[in-house]
Amino acid sequence: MSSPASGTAQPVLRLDGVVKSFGDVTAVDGLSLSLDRGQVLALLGPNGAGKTTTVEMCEGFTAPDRGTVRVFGLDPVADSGQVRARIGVMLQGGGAYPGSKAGEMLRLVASYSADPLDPDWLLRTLGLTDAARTPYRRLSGGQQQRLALACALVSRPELVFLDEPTAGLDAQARLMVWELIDALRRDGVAVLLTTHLMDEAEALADRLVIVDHGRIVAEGTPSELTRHGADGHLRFTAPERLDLGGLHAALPAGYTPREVSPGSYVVEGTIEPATLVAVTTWCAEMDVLATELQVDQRRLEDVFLDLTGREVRG
Ligand SMILES: Nc1ncnc2c1ncn2[C@@H]1O[C@H](COP(=O)(O)OP(=O)(O)OP(=O)(O)O)[C@@H](O)[C@H]1O
Repeated sequence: MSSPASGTAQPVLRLDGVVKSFGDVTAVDGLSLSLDRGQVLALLGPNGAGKTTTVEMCEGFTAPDRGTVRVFGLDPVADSGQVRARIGVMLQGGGAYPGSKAGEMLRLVASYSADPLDPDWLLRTLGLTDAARTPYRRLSGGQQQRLALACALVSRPELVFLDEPTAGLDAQARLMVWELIDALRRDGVAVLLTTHLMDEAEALADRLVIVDHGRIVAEGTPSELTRHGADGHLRFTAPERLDLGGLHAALPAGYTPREVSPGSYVVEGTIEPATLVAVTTWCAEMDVLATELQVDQRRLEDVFLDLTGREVRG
């Protein structure tokens, strides 16, 4: 794939104070974000958080009530023709003629583009070569999903919207899609990804935006989000009833070592390499062999659930 040139340093996508309501429901409530070339941004949020509404405004399917949406500096509703020629949209099962064959469908979509990718290459890359002659309705769910991705990418878009791109895929197909998204990033394509899979967001995204009730509740790189304000745990096993006073003194302020059950110790706080050194140095000084030393890091899933609650949404 060749690098599409945006020609300017302006963000590929920019939302400023965007509000969208449906009757009494405020689906998007003052959302601002931007996305640059070669960046993958994951939009995360519980059901009903406003992700789809946000993406639909970016794609120009619906206009915001307030605020602005700009794609390549253009209004995606007023300038929809120009915007749509440069974006790729992955539709969930939509837009397909059930009787047409996978390869034909992809070639048809490619024919709308002045400089499409080679459809056969794309079918091969997504493991669909054997399915090229299969009618759409006979494709498996995972094959339909990969074909939707191929259709979104065949016109060499500069900005791609991927809605749960690996939902329902097996492990091999998922990896294939992840590799393709990584290749898009390297080619300078901007990707807005919505997903409910935290490991996918962590693996693929340069930046994460967590939305809830139409508002951003957290944003940053995966490591910023999992580190920020996160209390980690360093656990180890050692002889019972050690006097922890010396360890407490050796650790920076704010770290409290505790014996949580006989012989089972935990140090709470942000666990850094220096924390490990302090613990193992103290153990050496005490002539104590710490075993089963383990650092628990906060996972993105924990951060997400802490921010958006654990109750199931309608
Ligand atoms: N066309 C519509 N008419 C009425 N209400 C709508 C419409 N579209 C969305 N909503 C409401 O707006 C809110 C946000 O919905 P949206 O589909 O954007 O959430 P989401 O984060 O994409 O959810 P999910 O993860 O379930 O796809 C929800 O309360 C939803 O019911």
